[in-house]
Amino acid sequence: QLSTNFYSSSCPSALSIIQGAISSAISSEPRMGASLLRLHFHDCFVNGCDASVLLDDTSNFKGEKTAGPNSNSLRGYEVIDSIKTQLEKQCPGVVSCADILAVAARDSVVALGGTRWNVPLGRRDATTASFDAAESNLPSPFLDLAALISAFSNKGFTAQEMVVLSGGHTIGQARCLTFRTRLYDNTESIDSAFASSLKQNCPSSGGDDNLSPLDESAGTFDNTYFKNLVGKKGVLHSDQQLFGNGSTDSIVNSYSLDSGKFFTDFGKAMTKMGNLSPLTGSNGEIRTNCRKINGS
Ligand code: HEM
Repeated sequence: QLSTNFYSSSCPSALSIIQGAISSAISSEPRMGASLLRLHFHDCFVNGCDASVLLDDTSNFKGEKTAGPNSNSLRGYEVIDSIKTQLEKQCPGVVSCADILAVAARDSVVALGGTRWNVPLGRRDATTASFDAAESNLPSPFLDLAALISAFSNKGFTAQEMVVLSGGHTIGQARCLTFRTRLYDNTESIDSAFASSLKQNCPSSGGDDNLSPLDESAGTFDNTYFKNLVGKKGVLHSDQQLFGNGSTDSIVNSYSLDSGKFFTDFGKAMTKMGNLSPLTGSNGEIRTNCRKINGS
C-alpha cells in the first residue's frame, strides 16, 4: 500500500531534493522533462513501477535499456543517478529508484507548465529486469487504434485513459524513423502542408535520428497535441489513430477544447499508472545505485 507521506519521517527532504534537481535539469534542457515523463511510463508498463528500466544488463539477465522501444531512445538516466546520489547522502538506503522516477515525472510536467497529481510513495526496486516484457508490453508507434486500446487495456486502462495518457506527447521529440512511413505512405491521414514540413527534416531514406517536436509547443505541457490531432497534424501514426477513426474522436475533441479537463484526467491517469504493480513490504529492495542490484 503506497502513501503520499511515506518518507515524511524517514527522509523529510526527499521531495524537495527531487524537485530541485528536476527544475535545474529542465532549466538547462527543457526536453529533459519529456524524457523523464517517458522513463516513468516505460518503467511502469514493464512489470510495474519498479525501476526495472534503470538496470544495466548483467550476466544473469538482459536489461530493458536495449529493448527496441528503449534503445537509442530513452533518456534521463544521468539525472536519476544524480538525484539518487544526493538522496543517498541525505538518507542512505531509504528512497527507492522507482519512487524517484514517479516523482520526477510529476515534477517535470509541473515544471513545463502542466498539471500536478498525487504521487503515493513506498514503491521498492526490482531485483531483475525483463528485456522480453519491454519488447512486448510497450506500444509501437505503428499500431492502429484497436491495438493501442488493447495494449493499454492489458494494463487495466480504458480507451479514454489511453487517449489522455497519449497527451504526454504534448512535450518532447521523436526521431524520423518513428514517423517516416507516415510521411511517405499515401494512405495516411495527414495534413499535406504539415507532412511537407516534417519531410524537410525526415527524408525518405537517411536521417533516421533527426528529431522533430511532438507538437509545436514541445517545451510546454498544454493541450496543443489534441488540437493538432483534430487538424490531422499528429506526428506519429499512433497519435493520429486517436482522431479520425470514430470511437475516440469525441474524447480528442473534448481535450482539444478544454485544457482543464485534459489536465484533470491526465493527472488521474498518471496516478493510476504510478500504481501499477508496485513492490512493497519486504518485496524487492531499496537499491543504492539505480543501475545495479545491491551487492552486485
Ligand atoms: C499510446 C502509445 C504510445 C506510443 C506508441 C508512444 C511512442 C513514442 C515514440 C515512438 C516516441 C519517440 C521515441 C524516439 O524517437 O526515440 C515517443 C516519445 C515520447 N513519449 Fe510516447 N508513446 C506512447 C504513449 C506515451 C505515454 C503514455 C507517455 C506518457 C504519459 C508518453 C510520453 C512520451 C514523451 C514525453 C516522449 C518524448 C520523449 C523525449 O523527448 O525524450 N508516450 N513515444
